[in-house]
Amino acid sequence: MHTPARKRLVMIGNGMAGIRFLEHLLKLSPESYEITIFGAEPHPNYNRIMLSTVLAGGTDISEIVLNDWNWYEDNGIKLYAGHRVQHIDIESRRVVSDQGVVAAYDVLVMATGSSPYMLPVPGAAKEGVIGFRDIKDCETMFEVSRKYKKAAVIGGGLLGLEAARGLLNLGMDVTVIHLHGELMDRQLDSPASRMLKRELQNQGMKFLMNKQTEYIGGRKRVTHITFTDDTLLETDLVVMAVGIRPNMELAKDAGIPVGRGILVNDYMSTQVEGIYAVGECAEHRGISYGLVAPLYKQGAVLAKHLAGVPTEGYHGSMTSTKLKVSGVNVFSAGEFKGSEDTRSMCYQDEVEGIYKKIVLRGDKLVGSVLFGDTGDGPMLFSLMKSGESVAGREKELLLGYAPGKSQADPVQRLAAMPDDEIVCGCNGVSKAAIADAISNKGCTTVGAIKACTKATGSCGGCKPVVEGLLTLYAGEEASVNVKEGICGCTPLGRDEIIQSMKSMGLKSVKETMNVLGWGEPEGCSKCRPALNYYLGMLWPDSYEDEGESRITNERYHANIQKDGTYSVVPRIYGGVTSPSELKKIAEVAERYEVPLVKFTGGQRLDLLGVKKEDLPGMWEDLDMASGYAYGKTLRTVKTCVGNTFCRFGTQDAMAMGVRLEKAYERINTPSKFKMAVSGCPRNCAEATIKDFGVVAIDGGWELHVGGNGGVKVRATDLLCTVRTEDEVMEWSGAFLQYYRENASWNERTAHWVERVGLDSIIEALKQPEDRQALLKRLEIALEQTRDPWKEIIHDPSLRKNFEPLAVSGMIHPGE
Ligand SMILES: Cc1cc2nc3c(=O)[nH]c(=O)nc-3n(C[C@H](O)[C@H](O)[C@H](O)COP(=O)(O)OP(=O)(O)OC[C@H]3O[C@@H](n4cnc5c(N)ncnc54)[C@H](O)[C@@H]3O)c2cc1C
Ligand SMILES: NC(=O)c1ccc[n+]([C@@H]2O[C@H](COP(=O)([O-])OP(=O)(O)OC[C@H]3O[C@@H](n4cnc5c(N)ncnc54)[C@H](O)[C@@H]3O)[C@@H](O)[C@H]2O)c1
Ligand code: SF4
Ligand code: FES
Repeated sequence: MHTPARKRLVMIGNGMAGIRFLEHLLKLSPESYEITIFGAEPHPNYNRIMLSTVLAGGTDISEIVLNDWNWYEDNGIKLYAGHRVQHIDIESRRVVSDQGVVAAYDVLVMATGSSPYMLPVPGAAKEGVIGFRDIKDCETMFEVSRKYKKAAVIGGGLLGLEAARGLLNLGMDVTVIHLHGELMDRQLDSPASRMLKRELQNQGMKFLMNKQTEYIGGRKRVTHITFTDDTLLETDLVVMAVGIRPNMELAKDAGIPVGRGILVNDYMSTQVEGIYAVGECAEHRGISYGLVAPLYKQGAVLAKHLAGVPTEGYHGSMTSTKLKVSGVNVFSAGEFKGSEDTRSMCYQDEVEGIYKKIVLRGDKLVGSVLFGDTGDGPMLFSLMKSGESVAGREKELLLGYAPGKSQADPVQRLAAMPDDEIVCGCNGVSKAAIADAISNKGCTTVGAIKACTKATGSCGGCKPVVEGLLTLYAGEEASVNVKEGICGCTPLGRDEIIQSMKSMGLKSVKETMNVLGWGEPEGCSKCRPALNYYLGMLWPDSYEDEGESRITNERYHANIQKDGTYSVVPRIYGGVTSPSELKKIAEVAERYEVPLVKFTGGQRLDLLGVKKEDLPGMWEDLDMASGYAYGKTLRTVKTCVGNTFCRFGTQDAMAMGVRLEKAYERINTPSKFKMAVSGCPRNCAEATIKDFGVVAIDGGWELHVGGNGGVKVRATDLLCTVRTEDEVMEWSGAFLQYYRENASWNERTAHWVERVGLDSIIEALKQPEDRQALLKRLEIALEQTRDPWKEIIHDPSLRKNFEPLAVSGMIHPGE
């Protein structure tokens, strides 16, 4: 029930600005509010900025999550992911989601961000015409690039060029269509824009300048674009990147005053009492910002205001931008174009590809554009913000600190940088704060500095400067030799940690963190589950698994869905079932009013939409083993019918699959592990895209490893060929244990096999005695496994965790 002492805070929007605001609030006043969030996207908060890097192949979607599901739970936040708020009733102080959830609030925070502006030209609704804003757009581009060749990006701004670079990396033929004669006309002057275009053309990007889109052609799907000058471009994909519009309709419909965005004062308060707005959706003093640095400042101010901490309020921000296209360094800030009352100085070297411009008003620096060498960007930007006089230093500012020193000596430049200069614009981190993290807090890697200060955690544009500061303060040796740790809490890598666990006999997550000097005493969502896994792998017969170090799905032994319900997948060995088993599943599905029953890709039955509190009852009624559809363990062994029924079959694929699944179910693995068995080389069970695939041949079996059918499809490598089913068991078990002992936590076999090389794996497994030793260790680990569903059913204290959470302020229709 709602405690009267705690106010109910409802936030609409689960994005970067909103969650940063909450992080501040939770630090300042963790007990004051009961927090509920509605997020239209079915994801926890992720780094939207990094979508450009994901698209360009520089990182993975799973790597850009900023606050994972556990973060919400650990902070007692009720998150409705996949819920779009449709209505705000400012009289009764309630919001209603598109799925009918009603939440009452005392304080409402609008953090709804923006949407891409889609040009209102005929054909814009056709298939293949998208914006670039979220994970879904990224996934669409991945998918399209697999089927089609030609892409057009409309808009030659920051977003358009980053999208175009990503699509080039995906192998597409990319044309950028721009309305004006100069790219990034909102950020660059003519010379910088020209140099940028030349560089991008060298990278393979094509351009159509001074083109106005008139019509997007094609029947159902886009096939071409026509322009107002009667020219035409054939294309299979159109990405619109012509600016953004704040999401403010919801506020407007509720009667909250809006302009270009939701109108707010210096405390981020709208004109309706108790309702605030933060981030791109807000309009402050006539400006809606589209970069995170100002939005994070707004969040900090709002948090202070709501925590009752004195604040001077938010007074607006000067912004700087940096294009995130590898090999192209572009920086721009302030009044870079200049005007009648400004003077400018330029340095242009088209041979080396360097252009620098500073703009002065009186004795103050008011703008700058840098191309090629952007190392001085943060320093120039901080001078602009401070508004101090730069009289007599103009040439030095243009050409770099310490005249006479080589331009290419970045460490010298960093040494001369003032202490209060902001290095990480996104997170407002100064040179002094980074120096302190390195010199006094023991940070010896960029990851550790990120964990300590948040610098480099958003766009990553400041990483070169942070690396330079690391060299400056920790020494050439240190910064060159130190490897990245498993996460920002430690500079230690996986192998060093495991080595220390072994040599020092470390037996718990807490002890490991204490002894190895973790930066964050509680660890984070990356290191805690990793340590938990490594300890379990090393000490299988004595280590007590730490449930709280596991991710939500593994804590509840069910897969959480986007609406907060769970899915139940009972174990069906080898995908082979019986009428009585099917009847039982059907009865349970009816009894618990399961909204959806579906076959999974791994030939199992998935009961979707189950309430958390119904899970133990369902497991009890099913009386089947957990199918572990949620865990880092053996998921499923998919089989074809094999020679039992199929006329092509050479071996009994079903029996082989059932034997494998019964042998290895429940074993913890670094990442999920999928298997399949096909009864002949026709390979109907798709064994060659599994972690371990078994394909029957005449007189034996081929054993394949390291396959993956996900975003990056990878076909398996052939490990070996064997004759008997017993040999299949011997090799599969040895491979499984070798993977358990040698891969990093969360590393799929596809990545691991590529990283360590198939030859090294064959070398480790080829001697029978080595395989036997591995099998013995696997056996010990397997002996400790227990079915989690059964454990929970029979233990009232565990069962208690599944009782419904009383969330005050949450009123479901009909209640
Ligand atoms: C590809 C890309 C690259 C970028 N690169 C940079 C960069 O390098 N540097 C930089 O500073 N900025 C960059 N940005 C901009 C930056 O990501 C945004 O400024 C920032 O994410 C805005 O934060 P926000 O919380 O206001 O909005 P968002 O992060 O968009 O979050 C708003 C959330 O609210 C949800 N929502 C909206 N309406 C509702 C509703 N009615 N109910 C429930 N939920 C709702 C949305 O689905 C969304 O998840 C980039 C943006 C993109 C798309
Ligand atoms: N590196 C970064 O900082 C970064 C990266 C990506 C996105 N973002 C942010 O995301 C938001 C969206 O970026 P954006 O690039 O879409 O916005 P933008 O407004 O910066 O650029 C849009 C560009 O499209 C052009 N344009 C407008 N109408 C056109 C038309 N009909 N045909 C062709 N071109 C047309 C404009 O001239 C402009 O250059 C911005 O707030 C931006 O700051 C920032
Ligand atoms: S893989 Fe071979 S044995 Fe199995 S179903 Fe296909 S054709 Fe039949
Ligand atoms: S400047 Fe963007 S993360 Fe530091």
